[in-house]
Amino acid sequence: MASLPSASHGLHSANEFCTLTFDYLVIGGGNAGLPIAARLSENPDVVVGVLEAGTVVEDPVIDVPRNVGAAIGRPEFDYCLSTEPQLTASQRNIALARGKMLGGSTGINYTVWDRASSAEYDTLGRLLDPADQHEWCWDSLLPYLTKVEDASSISEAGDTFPGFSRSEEDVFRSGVPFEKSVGMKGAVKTSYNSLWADVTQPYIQGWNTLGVPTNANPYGGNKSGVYNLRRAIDIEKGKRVHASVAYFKPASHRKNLKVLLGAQAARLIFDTSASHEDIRVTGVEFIVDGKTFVANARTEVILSAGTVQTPQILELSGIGDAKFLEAHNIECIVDLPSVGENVTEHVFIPTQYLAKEGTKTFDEFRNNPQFLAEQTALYEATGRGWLAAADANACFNSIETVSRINGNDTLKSAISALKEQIALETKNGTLSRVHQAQFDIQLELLEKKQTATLETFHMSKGIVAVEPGQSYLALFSGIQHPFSRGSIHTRFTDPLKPSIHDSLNPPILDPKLLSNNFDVALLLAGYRLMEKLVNTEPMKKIVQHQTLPPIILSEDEHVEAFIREAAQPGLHIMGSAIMASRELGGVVDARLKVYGTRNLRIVDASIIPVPLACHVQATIYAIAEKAADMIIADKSV
Ligand SMILES: Cc1cc2nc3c(=O)[nH]c(=O)nc-3n(C[C@H](O)[C@H](O)[C@H](O)COP(=O)(O)OP(=O)(O)OC[C@H]3O[C@@H](n4cnc5c(N)ncnc54)[C@H](O)[C@@H]3O)c2cc1C
Repeated sequence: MASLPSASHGLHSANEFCTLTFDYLVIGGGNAGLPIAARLSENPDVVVGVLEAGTVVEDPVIDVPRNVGAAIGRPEFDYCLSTEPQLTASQRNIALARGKMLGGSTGINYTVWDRASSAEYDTLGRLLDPADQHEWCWDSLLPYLTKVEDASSISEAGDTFPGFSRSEEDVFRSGVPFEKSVGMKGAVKTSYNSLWADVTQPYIQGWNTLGVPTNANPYGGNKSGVYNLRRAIDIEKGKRVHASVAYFKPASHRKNLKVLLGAQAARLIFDTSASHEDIRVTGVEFIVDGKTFVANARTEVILSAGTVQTPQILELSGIGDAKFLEAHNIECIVDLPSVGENVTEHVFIPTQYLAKEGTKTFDEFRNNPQFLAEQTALYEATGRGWLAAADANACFNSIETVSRINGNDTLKSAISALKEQIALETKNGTLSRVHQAQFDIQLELLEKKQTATLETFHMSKGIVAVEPGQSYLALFSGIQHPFSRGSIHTRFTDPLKPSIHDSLNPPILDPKLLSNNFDVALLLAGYRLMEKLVNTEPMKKIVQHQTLPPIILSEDEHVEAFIREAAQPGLHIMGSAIMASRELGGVVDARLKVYGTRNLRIVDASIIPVPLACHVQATIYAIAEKAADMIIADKSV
């Protein structure tokens, strides 16, 4: 059950919080906010405050690895957001989970611990002015990607597949060597599974059969291939490691770190009297139990409320598109037309198969009460067993590999059509400069042999319409560099009368999933790729027949209809306040400062300028660690 530690552990009442003047005030105690607060408060001479809308959660639903996914849709853990009707996804209002707790979405995510490829990190700075681009690249981020993690539970470099052996020729190693690419002393304990469902081995061997090699170190800069991924699990305790466990708990005794829970940050307060052309933030207005309070910040405010809520706070504060703000009677403090725009989301298409009799999957928990009882007892006694395990195999493929396996050129034709569409829209003036620049980068990545752009992972359990006593497996294929662009903007109770209580409304979430036809073409190729995988000899040994979609779809137009009906967000939503030059439409600069402000930074997934092919939590932790160093360095200048 949810519980609150005592005030002596860094947690405070609203009244007490407001008597303090903070050097740094962080909004949002999630994936980015907590690492920043923890790093800044290492200096006992500064006072750091965190405003977090959620609470501290200690609950088996969150902590037990087997329960990943179980918190989704439960309002005590999840904001339970929903998109606007997605016009190009069968008009559906699609659920979009976001963690509401100290730890943010790291508390409810699937714990997969992953990185993008070096070529992608090298594009992070590309939308900035040339002089600033070096700040954000693989070389500058790798020290932080390794700093955040503790992979010391891995027994040896090659031991990524406990429980079965593979032939050496199926394995490749490239990029930065293992020992230089993996961190052993960071805050987030990560580990490999020690138990595997019967799906893992055929899945990996199936890919090998299709000519996709096993990648022995996907963390070294080249993530193509099939592999096991680490997860943010403390293998000694058998528990999830989220941002609160990794960063807040070890720092909670510090007298200079104050966290206020249940506090909904509503808007920023500015010093409008100063003559400096860039505006200064002096505090944050927030709501607790319906009452309004103000917290004061002396040096900086760091906005880490996540991709969904960060643009809402900016807009309610008067930072955003002047026309949008004017239309809602909000005084425009800084005109930044891109606030809430450029939103991207990975999109996955699921399939499901009945497993052959005797295939052991996680459905055993559903089908076998004795197994459940034994495993529960084992877990309670030791933190080990099947409750401490979950799937973590993924395969990332480039366009070239997908085309080779599918044995056709449909993706090459789709790329040509995409290029023509971009050229036409550029000529007509209907494509913004920032989208042109983003698309240039994405096209470059698509055509790079080593850059994976389609992820296919499995779940060793049924996901829909499961029959008692039966075991299933599911496959998901997902686009990693979507060309669709959406938006997130504030929803007003009365559109002409803004109120700080509008911060309690979920924003208007319109990621415009599948609005670009190329995304659909790639998902279609992903669907065909899953068909090829299930038809390999290793997979045929465990697959009885397909149950989702319920019939074999041989016509592409039927697959496309299924995609629009069944595609799901990857829950890696990014980019609502991108890092780019102001001229191009950026919201933050290379030091993550909001343009037009002197002391407001954004540090969370909203700043990511071009979608990355990865599960994003590790990258966000790394961005936060890097941002903390920047904040400290800028203070001492
Ligand atoms: C169900 C799910 C599964 C996922 N699986 C994986 C996975 O396996 N691996 C992986 O790498 N990534 C995964 N992700 C993605 C990843 O966890 C998130 O993208 C990432 O944690 C970043 O989220 P965020 O930037 O939205 O910030 P968050 O971590 O969500 O932090 C935002 C924080 O701000 C708080 N907040 C928001 N608004 C306010 C406000 N107005 N005032 C005060 N506080 C506020 C929130 O309560 C939250 O604590 C998953 C995400 C979800 C939701």
